[in-house]
Amino acid sequence: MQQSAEASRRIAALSAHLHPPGLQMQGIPPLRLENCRAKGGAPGFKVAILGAAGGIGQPLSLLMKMNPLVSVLHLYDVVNSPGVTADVSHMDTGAVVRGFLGAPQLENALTGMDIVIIPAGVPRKPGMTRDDLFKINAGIVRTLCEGVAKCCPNAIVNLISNPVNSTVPIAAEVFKKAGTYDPKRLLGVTTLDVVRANTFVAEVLGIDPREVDVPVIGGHSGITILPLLSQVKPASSFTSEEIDYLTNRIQNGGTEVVEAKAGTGSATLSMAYAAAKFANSCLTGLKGDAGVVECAFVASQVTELPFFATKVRLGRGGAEEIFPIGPLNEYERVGLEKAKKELAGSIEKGVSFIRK
Ligand SMILES: NC(=O)C1=CN([C@@H]2O[C@H](COP(=O)(O)OP(=O)(O)OC[C@H]3O[C@@H](n4cnc5c(N)ncnc54)[C@H](O)[C@@H]3O)[C@@H](O)[C@H]2O)C=CC1
Ligand SMILES: O=C([O-])CC(=O)C(=O)O
Repeated sequence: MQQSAEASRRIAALSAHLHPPGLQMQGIPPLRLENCRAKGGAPGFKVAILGAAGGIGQPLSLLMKMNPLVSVLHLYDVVNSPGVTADVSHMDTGAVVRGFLGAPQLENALTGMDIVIIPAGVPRKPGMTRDDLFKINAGIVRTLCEGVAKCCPNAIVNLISNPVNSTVPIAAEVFKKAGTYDPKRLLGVTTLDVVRANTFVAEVLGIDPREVDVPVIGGHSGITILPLLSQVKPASSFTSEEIDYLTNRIQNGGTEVVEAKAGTGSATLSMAYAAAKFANSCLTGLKGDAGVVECAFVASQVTELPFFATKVRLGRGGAEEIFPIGPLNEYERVGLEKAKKELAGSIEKGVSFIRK
């Protein structure tokens, strides 16, 4: 059958859009966005994932492509983003997917984004602490945040790369230097701690984890992860053995996965789930729905430390309200003092990485 001139023109044009420079595929003619009927004009938000080809990045790309609040999804990595982009872009959900590969394409990946999710960087192996990742990940986060400051200074940043207790202060310093810092828009992702806490508490109580809400405050590493079992909803009481077991398991949930994976990485699937849940709350807040509350590691005045994780209310401007810690029992008060001591050092390490 002969193609009409108009149909050929449309196909050639569409191909240039689907395969932007760097992502062209053999044998498929290029096609351009402006001539494509699928313009990505559906209402929704523009989201970029930096580190999209990684263990977290891939399932997170899948989950964000399924989110009806996302109209455009940019997938950036220094390796393998063309494959992940081609794969995810075939899903018949609304978001238009574009891939970006390597430093020269970072600015295009970031321009116009409403939310930037950053799971770029190396993961732990058994025997390592999250702080052992600082050497490599600090520089990665600095470079990516410089890109955010330049290309989408108003975007909400969801920072996943470890050590979160230091990478969030690094990002804040980068944004301050660039004159773009808005503390409400920089959020360290600690949702996985809450997800784990809900799961482990539900197991002990013998109820559905979806009915459980455990506030987890402090930071995202070892003893800085402080679950507030006295504030669990539905209101529950625990024996001292249960409190010890749950606190330890929640604080060491990451290490449990690192050891089980035996050198092949850390939590990726549960983390992608947690990151997608958190990003969805940020998107819901951006849309203007009031009352979306999540725990996150943010600039904060609830303690004497400059950053601290507590519940925050997400809105159009990011973390619009930061909730106080609330009443603690003696066990939690002792835990809080230990957490603050370690957090202070991690925060200072991040700050001085940029200021030095
Ligand atoms: N906040 C949290 O609760 C959690 C944080 N993490 C952290 O997330 C990070 C990523 O973990 P995985 O996905 O398992 O690691 P991974 O090694 O599987 O993936 C990381 C990806 O980042 C990419 N990457 C490296 N340098 C980059 C750069 N300059 N720009 C863009 N992309 C770059 C790599 O190419 C790779 O595709 C680690 O630092 C890990 O510790 C992991 C689990 C939970
Ligand atoms: O434990 C790790 O290295 C990864 C992580 O942050 C977590 O799973 O909570």
